[in-house]
Amino acid sequence: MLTGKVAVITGSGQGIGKTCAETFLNNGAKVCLSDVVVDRLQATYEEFKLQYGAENVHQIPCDVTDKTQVEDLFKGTVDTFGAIDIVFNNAGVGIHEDWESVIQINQIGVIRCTYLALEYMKKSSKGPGGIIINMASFAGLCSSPLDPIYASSKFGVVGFTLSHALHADVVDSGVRMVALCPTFVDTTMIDDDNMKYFIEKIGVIKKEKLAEVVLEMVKDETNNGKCMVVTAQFHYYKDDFPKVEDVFLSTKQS
Ligand SMILES: NC(=O)C1=CN([C@@H]2O[C@H](COP(=O)(O)OP(=O)(O)OC[C@H]3O[C@@H](n4cnc5c(N)ncnc54)[C@H](O)[C@@H]3O)[C@@H](O)[C@H]2O)C=CC1
Ligand SMILES: CCCCCC(=O)CC\C=C/C=C/C=C/[C@@H](O)[C@@H](O)CCCC(=O)O
Repeated sequence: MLTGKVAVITGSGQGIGKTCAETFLNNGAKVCLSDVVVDRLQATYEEFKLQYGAENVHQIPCDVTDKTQVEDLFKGTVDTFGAIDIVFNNAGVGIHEDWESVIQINQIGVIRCTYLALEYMKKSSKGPGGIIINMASFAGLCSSPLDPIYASSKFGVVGFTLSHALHADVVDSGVRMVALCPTFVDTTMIDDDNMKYFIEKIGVIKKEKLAEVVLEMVKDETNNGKCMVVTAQFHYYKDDFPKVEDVFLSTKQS
């Protein structure tokens, strides 16, 4: 159970973010919903307020590319619920004609939200500690012909999260940093003819199943710096990334 915990989820007006919000609420957390599309956010807020009670759900519109709005999101959540224990940096876009905005939203947005959330969560600032989950994708781990900019933004999220987890600002902060890399999930993001070939080969993850994995990540207190891969059949922490120690210079001659 997540009783007493407070979660913020970016891009939670629909899709994976909305389903994860519902799973957190079902497990006793209080949730601050957030999205750049205000009417979508409002509709989800009204739905959850009826179901879970106004004392458990809050909404703050936020475009993750706007520093002031992100600051207002985290400050507003603390003002409402008293603290932040869980941040799911989920907001993102798929294939998009404006490639620079894909990097701005998917990669820079995640970095910005992580830095600002940490200020409210780290124990040295009297925060409770907790977990920041950064949404990447399986397309952030493999070479994929789907869309090089999308893939690049997601590789960036994996690299940032796994590296930041080891940074001095994080290791003693009480906050875990974890990356999430699902294959295709049943949202409107995958309504694209170019993806059909891959979807037939790889399958599709149900949002509810992915949300259960996210819940498992929140409950695991030993996962700082890990990268969760989720497929239609299984999920696991990927542990075969090269480590810097692998290339430490040895005194032995080869
Ligand atoms: N659906 C899939 O197959 C997969 C999705 N992902 C990632 O999961 C995340 C969620 O995607 P879905 O739920 O599938 O898509 P979705 O399109 O249903 O939901 C994304 C949400 O993010 C919001 N958003 C977009 N730009 C934003 C911004 N600048 N600021 C705040 N919110 C913004 C949208 O309004 C939307 O409500 C994305 O980061 C996506 O890249 C990762 C792997 C697979
Ligand atoms: C571009 C927008 C995509 C949005 C949704 C995702 O993030 C889903 C990405 C998931 C998986 C991508 C996998 C790509 C794999 C291919 O490069 C290839 O490795 C698969 C080969 C399959 C085969 O031929 O057997």
